[in-house]
Amino acid sequence: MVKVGVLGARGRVGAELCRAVEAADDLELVAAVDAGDSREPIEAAEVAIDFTHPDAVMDNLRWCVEHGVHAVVGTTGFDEERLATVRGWLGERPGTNILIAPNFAVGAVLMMHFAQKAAPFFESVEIVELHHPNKADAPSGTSRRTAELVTAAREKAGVGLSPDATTTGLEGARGADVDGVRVHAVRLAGLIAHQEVLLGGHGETLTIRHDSLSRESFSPGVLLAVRRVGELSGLTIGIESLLGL
Ligand SMILES: NC(=O)C1=CN([C@@H]2O[C@H](COP(=O)(O)OP(=O)(O)OC[C@H]3O[C@@H](n4cnc5c(N)ncnc54)[C@H](OP(=O)(O)O)[C@@H]3O)[C@@H](O)[C@H]2O)C=CC1
Ligand SMILES: O=C(O)C1=N[C@H](C(=O)O)C[C@H](O)C1
Repeated sequence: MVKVGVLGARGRVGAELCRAVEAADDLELVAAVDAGDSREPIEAAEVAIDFTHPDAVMDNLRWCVEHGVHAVVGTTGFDEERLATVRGWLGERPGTNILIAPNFAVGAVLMMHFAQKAAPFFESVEIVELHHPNKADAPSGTSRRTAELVTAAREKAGVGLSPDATTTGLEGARGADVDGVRVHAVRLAGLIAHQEVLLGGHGETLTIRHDSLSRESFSPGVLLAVRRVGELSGLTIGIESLLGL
């Protein structure tokens, strides 16, 4: 049995993950902690899951590393500077591992993978991400990661930026520039988490779309990471390697 603690346990995703851990035969939920609670119960865990808030996650991770607890992290808000800080902490504590993934839904991971593969074959690429209106960050972590992957694949293949003749327009009309890719964020009641990668070429378009229709979609990827994080080394980004991608 792997002993698991959840940080953000009363949140939308955290509550779902507590149910998933409790339902798994090989996992034991030993701590369920939310804002304002002591982190002490997490000391009993081998692996902590963090689905909290971009403002809270770094403090939680430093605490996990100090206490030798592996962490599986879905919380967004990681840039290169934050990742370097986490690597630094882990370097001082060999044997403790952290896996951070912008999206744990298997379909979303495949969407990013397919977008990366397709991106060099098309002149234009833009991303539309659509989420519930209670989301704190925009654009989403998934869209930022997708833009990074798409740009890296296009640069490697020698493909330039998407054409765009816009010279006048309202601020925001063309979305955010993430690594040279335009990302448009929709916030709409009724939605959960959705993304379209739009690719355009000569007389054709390709749309790669993923929909999380329920927060259950994140559980299999998170549980896979919980089971495997102990055998990884230091910081791992994404679950692609665990899925054999
Ligand atoms: N990687 C992935 O696959 C996914 C990532 N996410 C990301 O996960 C994060 C959480 O999403 P979601 O569940 O919708 O958000 P919620 O706001 O519903 O849940 C977050 C919970 O964490 C609590 N919290 C805040 N600070 C702390 C802290 N220091 N310690 C413990 N708990 C704390 C919040 O309490 P309070 O409300 O009182 O502040 C809240 O209950 C977001 O960054 C989101 O983008 C979401 C879905 C999938
Ligand atoms: O806040 C959410 O809900 C989600 N956050 C992650 C992100 O920002 O990409 C993952 C998923 O899109 C759901």
